[in-house]
Amino acid sequence: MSTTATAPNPFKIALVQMLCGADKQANLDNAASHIETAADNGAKLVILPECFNSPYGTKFFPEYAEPIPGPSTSALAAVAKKRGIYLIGGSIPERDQDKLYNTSTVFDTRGELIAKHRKVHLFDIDVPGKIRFQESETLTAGNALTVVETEFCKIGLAICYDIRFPELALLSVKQGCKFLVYPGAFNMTTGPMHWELLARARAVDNQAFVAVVSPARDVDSGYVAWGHSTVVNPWGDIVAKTDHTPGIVYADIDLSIVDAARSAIPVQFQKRTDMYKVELQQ
Ligand SMILES: NC(=O)CCC(=O)C(=O)O
Repeated sequence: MSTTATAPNPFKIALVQMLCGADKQANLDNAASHIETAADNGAKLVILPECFNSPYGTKFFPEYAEPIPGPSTSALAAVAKKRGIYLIGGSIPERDQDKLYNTSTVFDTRGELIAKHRKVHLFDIDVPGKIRFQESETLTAGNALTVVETEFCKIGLAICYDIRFPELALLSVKQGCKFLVYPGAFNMTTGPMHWELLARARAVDNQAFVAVVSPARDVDSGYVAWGHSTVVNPWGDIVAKTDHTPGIVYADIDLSIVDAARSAIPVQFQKRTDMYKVELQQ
């Protein structure tokens, strides 16, 4: 569906910060119930966190992985259709032949799958004495930029660690995105340092709305998520935010703010492309 001049603006979004535990069916039921609540409260676009149907950990990915379409994404399609909303299904471990990916799916108001993003930058880090995590132990990286056409605007979709790569966001914005969405699961080391900083940085350097959506914190799990799901406007202001507990964060996305920021500080048109360039190699 292409963006039209009569698209509803502003539109309400909901970030579902839910607990993502070991019981896959309980995760699916919990997600559906939060999505229903968000729709009851007027959300037109609902976003789930990274790895919403499984614990986040490389040893869990092979066990929880599913093909797409599969049981988890069918459940998402059904609730999107039932409530007539757009749904960004956080991410799930996806199985495609002999490979596993960290994959986000997007459904439109009819429950049709309209986009799929496979995490492009795998979360491989080692902060001595704090956290070592190597997604590449079990996952394969995706190779595509994901721009989602909705009736509201184009949305640039990426997953968690992808937010650290400004080039990816820049390329989405070059393709017309006004809103950048990152289902993510930062941790207790990098979360306090960089979660909000990166969300605000991507918002300011692209003059776009940014939403970062985390699982709720479970201190008994092997990977403790930071939480703090947040929405930032194109000026870099935080317009909605929560703490680490389960809940839903709502925000109104007013696209005229994107246009105002871009017109007031026109960096998009002031790039020195004679000196430097960021280009998609596909
Ligand atoms: N799930 C992730 O990609 C985590 C990314 C993260 O914590 C970071 O610091 O980056």
